[in-house]
Amino acid sequence: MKQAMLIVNPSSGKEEALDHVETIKEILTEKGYEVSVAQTEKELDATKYCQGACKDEFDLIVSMGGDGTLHKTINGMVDQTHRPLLGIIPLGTVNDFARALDIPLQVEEAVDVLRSDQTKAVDIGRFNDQYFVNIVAAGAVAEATSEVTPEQKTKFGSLAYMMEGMKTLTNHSYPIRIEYDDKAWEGESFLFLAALTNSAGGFENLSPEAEVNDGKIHGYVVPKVSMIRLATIASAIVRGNLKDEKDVQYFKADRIRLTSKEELVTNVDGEEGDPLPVELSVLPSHIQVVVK
Ligand SMILES: Nc1ncnc2c1ncn2[C@@H]1O[C@H](COP(=O)(O)OP(=O)(O)OP(=O)(O)O)[C@@H](O)[C@H]1O
Repeated sequence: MKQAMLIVNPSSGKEEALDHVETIKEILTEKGYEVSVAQTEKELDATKYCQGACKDEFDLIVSMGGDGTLHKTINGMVDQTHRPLLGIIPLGTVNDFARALDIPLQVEEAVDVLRSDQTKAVDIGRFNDQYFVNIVAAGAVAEATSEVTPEQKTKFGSLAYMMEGMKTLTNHSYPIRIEYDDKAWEGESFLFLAALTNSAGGFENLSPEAEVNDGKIHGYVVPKVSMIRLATIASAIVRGNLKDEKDVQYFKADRIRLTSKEELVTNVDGEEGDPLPVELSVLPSHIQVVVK
């Protein structure tokens, strides 16, 4: 019999994950799965449960939570030899990865997707010795977005990231060296983003050129510019044409190395990551996700 594990974070978003467990069990039982349920209590539980399910050669893992739960689940799967199929029920406040994969944000509809036999291979990013699925940001804005509280997220959603990010952007630049494949950019920058998908912080147009399985990391450097230019660039982020702004440096790469003379933090899929220096690379089409 096929084996499925539901990794359930009861605290994500509006705290409704447990309400959907029975329906999902029924759907998967009909599809011939034996279903086990693993409820998370703390930060690394999702990683631990997922590692166990990979070692026991489960066929399907369903992440029921927000991007944090998904990020931790995927981190338990990426370096395993047996990687089960991944189902995603977006129950967080932002749910960037679900947005990027066109998985409905309406929970009942997302649950219904589990009936589908369609799957899509997606790229996974390596960030030093951990992994990411959406985006890495470097510099002061990364610090600011890590400081967005769960209360702000619940109240303002993606706007909370925008508000914190913009507050910081307007008065903070930093020296950075970005080596990508055999090229390099060096200078004062307001913001550096490395995207694997189109959506980050709930902005589905942030990096529209990034396809989930194009095997590339999409880099955007916003250099230090005047406040007026910065306002135009900020509106280009919302409109979805950041890469066309004349001061913005855009590139596609297999590998990126970031260094700085200053102490700089990073933000990885919405959570604080290692400070620079960091190395990024991509594992092309590494995980199969159930899609509609
Ligand atoms: N039972 C639990 N009670 C409280 N916190 C938990 C529990 N289980 C896991 N966590 C914490 O919840 C965090 C992940 O939350 P998650 O990102 O899924 O939801 P969210 O913050 O509401 O969503 P989003 O990231 O989309 O805004 C994990 O980092 C983990 O530390």
